[in-house]
This record gives sequence, C-alpha cells and structure tokens, in this order.
Amino acid sequence: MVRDEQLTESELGRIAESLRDDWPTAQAVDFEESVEYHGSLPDEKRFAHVLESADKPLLQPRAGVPRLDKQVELLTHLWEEGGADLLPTTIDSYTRDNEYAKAQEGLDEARESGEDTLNGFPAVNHGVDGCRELVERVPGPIEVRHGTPDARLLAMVTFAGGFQSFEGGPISYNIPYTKSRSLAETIEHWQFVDRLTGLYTEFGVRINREPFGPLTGTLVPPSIAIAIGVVEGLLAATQGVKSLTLGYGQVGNLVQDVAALRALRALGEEYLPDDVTVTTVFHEWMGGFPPDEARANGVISLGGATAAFARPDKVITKSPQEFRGVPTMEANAAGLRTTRQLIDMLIEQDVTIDGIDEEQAFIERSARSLLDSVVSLGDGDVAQGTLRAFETGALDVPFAPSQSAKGAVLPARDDKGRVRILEFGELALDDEIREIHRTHLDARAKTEGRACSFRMVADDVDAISDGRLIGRPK
Ligand SMILES: CC[C@H]1O[C@@H](n2cnc3c(N)ncnc32)[C@H](O)[C@@H]1O
Repeated sequence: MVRDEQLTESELGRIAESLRDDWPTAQAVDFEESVEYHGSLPDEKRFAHVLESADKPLLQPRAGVPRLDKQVELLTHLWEEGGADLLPTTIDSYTRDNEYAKAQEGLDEARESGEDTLNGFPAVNHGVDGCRELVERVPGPIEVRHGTPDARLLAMVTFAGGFQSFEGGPISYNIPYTKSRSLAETIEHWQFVDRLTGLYTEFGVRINREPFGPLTGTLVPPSIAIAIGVVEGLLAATQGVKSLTLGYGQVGNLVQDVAALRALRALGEEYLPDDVTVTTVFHEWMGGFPPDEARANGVISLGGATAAFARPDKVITKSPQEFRGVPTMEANAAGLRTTRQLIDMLIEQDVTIDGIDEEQAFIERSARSLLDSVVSLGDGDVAQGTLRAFETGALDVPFAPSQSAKGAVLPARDDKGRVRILEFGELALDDEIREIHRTHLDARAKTEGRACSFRMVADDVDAISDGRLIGRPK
C-alpha cells in the first residue's frame, strides 16, 4: 500500500536497476559520476540557484524539437532573441508514454529527412551524453517539461544528463494527462522521481521540482489548483526535495489571478517544511486561444500585466501562434518579448486594485478546506489521503480525462469573469463556501436573463478564443 514515507536507498537502487532494461541509454546512468558532472556546471546553469536568487519574475517558454542541433538552435534563439531567463526542453509525446522505440523512429526519421514528426525532444533516446551536450551548448539553465505519468527513466537520464529542474507530479501528470492510470501507481512512480531528486540534493546538486499547476488548463478553480500543488509539494518534501516551484494557470480575471498567486505562495510556505524553498510559477492562459495573432498577443499581454502585479517567481509564456499548436521559433520568442514589455512597463508603477484581499482570503479558506480533507481522509498520511480524496470526490478536477477523478465539478465564470463552481460533486467545501459560489453565479444568471446551466460552462470554455472573457449569450 502506498504511503507518504521516504523511499530507502535500497528501494531506490532496486527500482533504478529494474528500469535500466527499458532503453539502452539507461546503462550509461551512473549516480556518483553524474554528481561529479553537475559539480562542473557554472552557477549560471544551476536552475534552482538562478530561480531562487532572482529579484523579479523570470520568463520561461516551452520548446522542444527532436534533433539535438535544432534544439540547441531553438533554445539559443529563445535566449538571445526572446530574452528567456530560464529554458525548457519539452519532451515528445511518445516518450511521455514510455514508447521509446517509437520515439527512436521519429528521431531517426528527423535525422534522415529533416521532417520533425515528434512534437518534442526525445531525451531518453538522446541519452546522458546527448543531454550533456545540450546542457553545455545552450546559454542558460534548462528544465524538463513534459506530461509523463511514469517519468522514472526520463528523470534518471535527464538528471544524469545535467538537467536540474523537472516538471510534473503524481496527480498533475495523471488526472489531466491519462485515462486509466491508477493514482496509487503514479504516486509510487513520482516518489521515485522525488527521492532521486532528494538524493542528488543531499549530494550537493540542488534539483528543482515543479508540480504542474494548470491541471486541465481550462477554468480550473484556483482553490483546487492550489490544493493539488501543495499536496504534490508535501509528497515531494517527504522524499527530500528542497527546491519546489508551485504553479497556477491564469484564468483571465485580473483580481482572481493576482489573489490566487498570492494565496499559492502563502499556503505553499505555510504547509511545506521550513527547509524547503518555495517559489511560484504563473502559466499564461492555458485554455483555447484566439486564432487572430493580435488578439492572442492581447491574451499574452494580460498575462504579463498580471505577473507585474502578482510578482510570481517565474512566468511560463505563450506565443501568438498558440491556436495553431507548436509555435515557430520566432513566434515563441515574440511571446517572451510581449510578456516582458508589459512586466517592465508595469512593475514599477504603484497601482492598487480593489477586491484582491477578499478574493485571496476566499481562495485560501477553500484551499485549506480541501487540504485538510486530504490530511484527515488519510489519517495524516497524504498519500493515502490523496487516494481517498479522489475516490470520494472530496478532491476533483473539472474536465479530467482520468478515471481516477470523479470529474463531477463544473466551473463557470461569474459576472466579473472570476471562476466559480456551478456543480460541486462531493468536493470538500462546506455549505457556506458553496453558497458564496452560488450567489455569484445567480447574479450572472440574472444579468443574462438565463438560468445557471451547463450552457454557461460551455460558453465560457470558448469565450477567450472568441475574443471575450465571459461566455455571454449571443
Ligand atoms: C502544455 C500545453 C502547451 O505546451 C505547448 N507545447 C507543447 N509542445 C511544445 C513544443 N514542442 N514546443 C513549444 N511548445 C510546446 C503547447 O503549445 C501548449 O501551449
């Protein structure tokens, strides 16, 4: 039975040995030799150091292409032309499903024909040496960004390869990314990733972990996103992780987004152990984007403005080509510059915005209620509590493809565009909190002359790509 307890070194070693046969590149992974290698990296490539010593929000895009030379070119362009402060390497979908043979086919094809059929960098196939070449040839610290439910081998290879930051978690890379993976299984898989992170940390290599805050990315109530991020942080801290970046995906209402980012930092610092350094990351809108690039830049700009007011430690930027999917190098760099322009123009201004403190208090009260239900359902064990919370629906994520979540929660925007909850399912929120959500939504229903219904939810899902925030009746 999975429990929130630190893996022993022998368990860690046994699992690592069992993974070595999954792909030939795993044979080259040698922990002690890798610790030496990390020791050779200069400070400007130490991810946690750069992130935790910054005095203003750092910008980081997503980016991943199959071939090593092209990935070097892409990341260098994003650094030099986009002004990125932190770099990604987005991993391809086959690797995310542990389909390393298919990833190899895609890599071979890209090398032969120049055709990129993979939608990211197949780091396991590139292996330890390939990753080290990438780390050495690009100018800044790089994070592994992906969506892998079983990321154990990916972590072994990329950590040995010099990467010092790793996105994801047992809930945030299960619920939004899989259909039938068991939560107990992904908790175990991520205990390995986090224990490996902790072991590197104990050997002087401070590796940063970043739970995937946005979850299903569309209209996720802030209290749910924050509660899940803190739970993943607690599970990681048990395994010895000391550098944690908690994340939140922009919903588009300025007051609620600033309030949520402040609540995220406050609760992260309150619930996580004192020896864990907590930073925050703000993801620019993760929902549907307008096809029109000028409007898309407007969405990105609102993200930049929000970051100027909320001052997260990191911002994950979007590109004006988001509607089309993976952006060109130039468009990806442009999204960084647009974001930077808004932050630099606003960050020194003294602007007060009404309603943030009240919204932050409401978000914190709701997130605490969810967190406390996880702890009590597990009799103090956060791993067991997580399983029970999702089994009962006490914790739930809207629009989740995973069978591990009830998916009974339905969000909708209120008259100001803040995300409220229309259907609660068994969510661990008391009647008073539920009443506040209902009051806000009833006010919108009155304004629009229609009843609260799933129609509102559907209208809100498309609103931003249609160039609006609230899905008003047409
Ligand atoms: C989580 C979804 C986000 O990841 C982005 N994404 C996925 N793969 C790549 C990629 N290979 N390069 C740049 N952006 C990417 C995608 O555009 C979307 O914004």
